[in-house]
Amino acid sequence: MNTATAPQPTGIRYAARVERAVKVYGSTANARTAETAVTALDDVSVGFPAGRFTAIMGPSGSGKSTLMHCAAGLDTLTSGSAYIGGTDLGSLDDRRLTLLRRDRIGFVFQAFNLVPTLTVAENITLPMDLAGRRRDRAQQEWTDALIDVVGLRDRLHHRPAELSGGQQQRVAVARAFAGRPDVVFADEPTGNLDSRSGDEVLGLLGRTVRQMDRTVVMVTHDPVAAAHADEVVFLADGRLVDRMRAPTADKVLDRMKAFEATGAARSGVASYDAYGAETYDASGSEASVRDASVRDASGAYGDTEGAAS
Ligand SMILES: Nc1ncnc2c1ncn2[C@@H]1O[C@H](COP(=O)(O)OP(=O)(O)OP(=O)(O)O)[C@@H](O)[C@H]1O
Repeated sequence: MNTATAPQPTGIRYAARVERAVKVYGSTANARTAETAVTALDDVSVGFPAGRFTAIMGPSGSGKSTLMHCAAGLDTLTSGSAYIGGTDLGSLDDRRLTLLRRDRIGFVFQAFNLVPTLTVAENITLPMDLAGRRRDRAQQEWTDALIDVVGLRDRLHHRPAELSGGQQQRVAVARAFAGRPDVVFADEPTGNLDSRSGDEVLGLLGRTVRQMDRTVVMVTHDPVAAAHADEVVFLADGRLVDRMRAPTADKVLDRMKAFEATGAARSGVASYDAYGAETYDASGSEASVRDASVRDASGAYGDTEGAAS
């Protein structure tokens, strides 16, 4: 397969990353259309480390969904590059991109998107069945372990309509992880759930990352949801403006309020190297100083590795 690959930029292994990503909706080709063109991503470089749970946060319209869609190959960048592992998505034709999404990426959306006529077990294995993937012993053991992690063992023969919303989303989570993808992208996965069910699903995403060594990238506008992640990256006005390790809901909320109060793009909150791996904080804010202090020169995470889990 003739696909461009790129070396990973630092000591960190990234499951997904974008480099100098620009996304403009509408055309800037002439003055009339340029007036309505929207720059949704404005030179964003960010990596999502393998084996971690990263949340993307930011005010409404800040570019969260656009970033996720471009990083996951659901949409294309106007300029810049998006990688899954070492594969440059821009080098793939439509067919290869479809195969990559099928084989290496899992998705969880706000709507559960389960097939109502299939059982829980059939819904979980549906993508692999459609792909004609062989169910060898390793695959069966994986699916089996996954069913226990998501707590659906006693519901395997039920149909979606017989499950609560939270249980249905747990099926969707299991389905997303079933093919052992490089990365699972989740877009507001708790948007349709009450807070208790939402909490369960978020706990489950975190457990799957930590117990099964998976990678999750989640878009959310909810600080409580973001607090389940190992790290939060913040967007404002289409730019990466901050990142926070070991987040708590209060700290995330404070950061969001600070953006709203000052206008993140004008605040000089942070500047980044190509992947946001090193942060410099002109205001000396706690999280960024901490972030900088826990990375060595290569950008690898230092001694707070365990603190995030
Ligand atoms: N298909 C589109 N055509 C034109 N503009 C778009 C399109 N999709 C998004 N936008 C614009 O791009 C910007 C970023 O949108 P995006 O949906 O990525 O933000 P978001 O942070 O996910 O917002 P929200 O939290 O409200 O879902 C917004 O100004 C939005 O209006």
